[in-house]
Amino acid sequence: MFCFRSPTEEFADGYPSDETWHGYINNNDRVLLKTIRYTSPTSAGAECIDPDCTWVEQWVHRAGPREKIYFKPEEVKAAIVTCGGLCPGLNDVIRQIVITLEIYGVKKIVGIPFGYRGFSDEDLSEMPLSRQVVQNVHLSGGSLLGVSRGGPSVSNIVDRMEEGGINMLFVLGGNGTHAGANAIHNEVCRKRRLKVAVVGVPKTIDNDILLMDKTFGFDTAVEEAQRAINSAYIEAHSAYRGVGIVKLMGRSSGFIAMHASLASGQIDICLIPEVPFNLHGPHGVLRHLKYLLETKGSAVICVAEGAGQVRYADFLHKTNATDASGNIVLGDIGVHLQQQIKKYFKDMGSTADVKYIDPTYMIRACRANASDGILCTVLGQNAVHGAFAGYSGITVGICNTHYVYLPIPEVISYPRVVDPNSRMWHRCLTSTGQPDFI
Ligand SMILES: Nc1ncnc2c1ncn2[C@@H]1O[C@H](COP(=O)(O)OP(=O)(O)OP(=O)(O)O)[C@@H](O)[C@H]1O
Ligand SMILES: O=P(O)(O)OC[C@H]1O[C@](O)(CO)[C@@H](O)[C@@H]1O
Ligand SMILES: [Mg+2]
Repeated sequence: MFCFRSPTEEFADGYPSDETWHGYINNNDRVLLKTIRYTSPTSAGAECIDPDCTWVEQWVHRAGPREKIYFKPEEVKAAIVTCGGLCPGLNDVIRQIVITLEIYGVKKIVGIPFGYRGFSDEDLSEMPLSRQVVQNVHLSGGSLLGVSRGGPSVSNIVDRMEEGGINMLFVLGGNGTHAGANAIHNEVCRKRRLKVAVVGVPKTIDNDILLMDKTFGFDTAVEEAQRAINSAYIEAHSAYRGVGIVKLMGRSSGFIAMHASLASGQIDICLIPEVPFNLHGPHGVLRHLKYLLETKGSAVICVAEGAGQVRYADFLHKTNATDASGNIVLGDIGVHLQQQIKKYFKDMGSTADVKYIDPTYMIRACRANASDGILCTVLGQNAVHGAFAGYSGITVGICNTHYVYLPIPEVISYPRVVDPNSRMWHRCLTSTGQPDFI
C-alpha cells in the first residue's frame, strides 16, 4: 500500500535513527485547525455549523522530519515543477527543497521546465539541480524552472514520470496546479500502484487557498503594492480634483487589495470581487467620489482585478474567453473605472484628473521579502520531510502558526475568498471610510 494522505507504517530498511535526538515529529502529533470557540453566530467573524455554534475539533498532521523514512535516498529521483503564474518566493522554495533533499542523501534531483508543459514538450528537457545550482536563486524573483498554464493530460504526465524514473514529485502552484497534483497522485498511486510521493507547496499570490494562515508571496505582494498606492496618492493629492486608481491582482479573491488598502492608510475606496457595488446611482461609487473631491479635494481607489466582473456584476460584459488552463480572461476594471469617472464628471460639467496605475506584474515579479523567505524555507523543508515520511496527495501549509500537512482535496474544494462579514474587511472599511455602494 503506497498511497498515503497519512504517514506510512512501511519504512526503508537500514536507516537507524538517532534516538538521543529529540528533533523528530511523532507521527501522531497533531495541530488544531480552528482555535476560536464562538459563543454565538453573532460573534464577530463567527464560523458556526449550527445555531449553538457547536465546536468541532479538527486536527491535522504536524509537519516535520520523522524518525523513520519511507524511501531509501539513493533510490530517489526527485522532480520539482512550478505551474500557474509567478509568485515571489518560488525560487526560495525550489532552493530549500533541493538543499533538504541533498541533506537526506538524494543525488538525483531535477527541475521540470515550464510547468506541466515540461513533461510533454519534446523541446524541453529536465534541468539537473544541486545545492550548487540553487545556492543563490532566492536572490532573484521569478522561477528558475519557468512556469506555464495549460499542458498535457495527467496520464501523459505520469507516463513521463514513469519513463524518467521519478518517484518523488514536488508541485508548486495554486488551486489549478493542486487539482493537477491530486489527479497525478490518484493516477500514480491508486491506478498504477507505483511507489511515488506527490507533495504540493501552495503558491498563490492571491492567498486563495483554504485553511492556511497565508501563502508565500502574499506579504511581498502587499508590500510591493504600497509603492503603487503611494504614487497614486501623491499624483491624486497634487492634482486639481485628482483621482488615483490602483488595480491589483485578485481574479476572484480580494485579499491583496484589502490588505494593501489597510496597510497604506491612503485608500478612500477599496473594491473587491466579494463585495457588490454600484458605480451609478445615489449610493454608487461615483457619487461618493464626487463627495470626496468636494470635501477632501482628491481620492484614491484600490480595485481588485475581479471586482465588478465576477460574482455580483459584470460591468465589462466579459467574453467566455479562457486562458490555457481554463481560467476566465477578465477585462480591465481599472480602465473601465477611469473612463466612467471621466465621463461622470464631464457630463455634469465638472472635471476630475484621473491617474490610473496598473502594477499587476510588478507586485509578483520580484524577490520575496524576509518574512516570505522564511515561510518558503520552512515549507520547502517540510515538503521534503513529508515525502520521505511516505505522504502523498498532500500539501504543506501554516495553520495557526504551526506547519502542517493537509490533504489536497480539502484545501482546493473551493477558492478562499474575503468574508464581507469578517473583522478584517470591517477594519478595511474603517480605514477607507467608504459607505456601502448598494
Ligand atoms: N482540474 C485540473 N486538473 C488537472 N490539472 C489542472 C486542473 N486545473 C488546472 N490544471 C493545470 O494546473 C496548471 C496550473 O493551473 P492554473 O493556470 O489555473 O494556475 P494555478 O495553479 O491555479 O495558479 P495561479 O494561482 O497562478 O492561477 C496548468 O498547467 C493546468 O493545466
Ligand atoms: O497573466 P497571468 O500570468 O495569467 O497571471 C495573472 C493572474 O495570476 C493571478 O495572480 C493568480 O495567481 C491572478 O490574480 C491573475 O489574474
Ligand atoms: Mg488558478
